[in-house]
Amino acid sequence: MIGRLNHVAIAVPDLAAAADQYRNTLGAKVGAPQDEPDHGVTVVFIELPNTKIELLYPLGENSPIKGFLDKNPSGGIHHMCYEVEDILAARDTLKSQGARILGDGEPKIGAHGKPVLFLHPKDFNGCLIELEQV
Ligand SMILES: C[C@@H](C(=O)O)C(=O)SCCNC(=O)CCNC(=O)[C@H](O)C(C)(C)COP(=O)(O)OP(=O)(O)OC[C@H]1O[C@@H](n2cnc3c(N)ncnc32)[C@H](O)[C@@H]1OP(=O)(O)O
Ligand SMILES: [Co+2]
Repeated sequence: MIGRLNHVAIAVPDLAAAADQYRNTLGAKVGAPQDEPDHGVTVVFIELPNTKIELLYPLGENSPIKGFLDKNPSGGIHHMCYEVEDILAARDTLKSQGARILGDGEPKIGAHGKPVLFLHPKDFNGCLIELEQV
């Protein structure tokens, strides 16, 4: 069901510093900060030859990454995003196998303008999974 690794997301305490570090220290191709109010985050995408890194910083009062950053004040790997061809079929299969879909269970439009869903980290070895329809 899952295909390519679309991105690995890292929650960071200082978005500008993290973007500078990837640009200047690691020599990566770093994009501009992008506010995602529907997701409660500001993101910066880093293009690698084989995948992307998504730097995440909280946006607004009820950011879903606030608790994670409180527990990990110097930042940490927050989620993996896997591509799927049919997100509703993937959701229904996962639900029938007992996996918890986060939020209201309906896909939202993600940072790439495509539908995304999140799966509870406690159901997947402590790893929060994002699915993106490509
Ligand atoms: C723009 C878009 C895109 O790429 O297109 C994005 O990525 S938006 C990226 C941001 N959006 C999302 O993450 C949406 C989905 N996420 C959520 O709904 C939430 O973050 C939850 C995963 C439910 C966690 O929420 P919150 O931290 O408030 O809940 P909580 O404190 O009750 O946590 C429940 C347990 O999960 C753990 N936990 C929390 N976040 C975790 C993470 N990222 N990875 C692994 N474990 C995690 C906590 O430590 C806790 O474990 P213990 O009980 O053992 O201490
Ligand atoms: Co993501």
